[in-house]
Amino acid sequence: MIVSISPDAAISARGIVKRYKGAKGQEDKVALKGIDLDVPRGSVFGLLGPNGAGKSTFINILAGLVNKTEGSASIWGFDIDKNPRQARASIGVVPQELSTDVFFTPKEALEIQAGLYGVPKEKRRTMAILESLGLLDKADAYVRQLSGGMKRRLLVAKAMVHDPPVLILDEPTAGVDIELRRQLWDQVMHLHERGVTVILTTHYLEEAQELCDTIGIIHRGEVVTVKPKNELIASLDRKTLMVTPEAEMQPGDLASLPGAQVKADGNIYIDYRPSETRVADLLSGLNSAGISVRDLSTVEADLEDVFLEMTYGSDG
Ligand SMILES: Nc1ncnc2c1ncn2[C@@H]1O[C@H](COP(=O)(O)OP(=O)(O)OP(=O)(O)O)[C@@H](O)[C@H]1O
Repeated sequence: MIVSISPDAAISARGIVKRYKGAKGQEDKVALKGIDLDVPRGSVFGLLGPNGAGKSTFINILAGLVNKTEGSASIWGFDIDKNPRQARASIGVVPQELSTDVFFTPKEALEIQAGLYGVPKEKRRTMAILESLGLLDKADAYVRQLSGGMKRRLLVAKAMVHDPPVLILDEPTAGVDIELRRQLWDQVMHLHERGVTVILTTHYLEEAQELCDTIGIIHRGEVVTVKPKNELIASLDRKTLMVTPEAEMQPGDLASLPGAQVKADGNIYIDYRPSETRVADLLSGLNSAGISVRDLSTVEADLEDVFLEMTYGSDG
């Protein structure tokens, strides 16, 4: 275990344990079993894990909404126990649910939020924040008149009023349609370009694949891996060669090629480990089996494969 928190990280956690007290007669629930995690400054970090893995508990501890049982953590170098005010000022959290204040306008909602964070009037950037999230023309509309996507962007705006260097988005695109998802992805990348460290939890692995440069996977209250995304995918050491044969395949054609199979689309699929097998060797195997190749391509493993291997792979 790494012992001390790392002040250079955007978020650094060591040995975080969370034990929820059981209701009468029920056992305690250990939701986090000793989380060690460093989120690099400037990254877009994907925190992935199956339902109940402990993601929300971890985020809520960082946000100061849940008390940890053991361990230490810092946000932008501020220890959450020793410097709770500075730690909290360094983080913005966009919650999962659409709990917006329907009776206010976006402008009012942001002013109220800035007040809660103690941002002095002369330092507030209400209109600039609304503009950066494409909500300027809705500044004085009632929140209840906003579309679902606009409400979500307003939640991001509210999390940004105190200009935190770290922004956490909890399931930012759960239940939104493809177009809105795209819009939110654009907003995330825009924040990233401005230097904000973004941490997002998501169930959509393609979202993490598209947006995140670093991935942490939590499973049953433990961190099972943290790696740059590309390294993580490469570490699976698994690829598939897809070959379109010249002629229709006959039963027995692939007998001499272990791991090769013909799928309903008529193509041949061969799974292989790039560290052990070269594509040239697979092709010469096909050649020896008398199969002429019309076309070929290789398919890399993706985050979904990694996720399944790291989580469900260890069940049972
Ligand atoms: N207030 C609570 N009291 C008791 N147990 C809790 C409480 N909050 C969460 N848990 C339990 O702790 C574990 C982790 O929950 P948590 O919500 O952190 O997971 P998660 O990874 O965020 O899941 P999801 O993706 O479903 O939101 C779960 O088993 C959950 O039932």
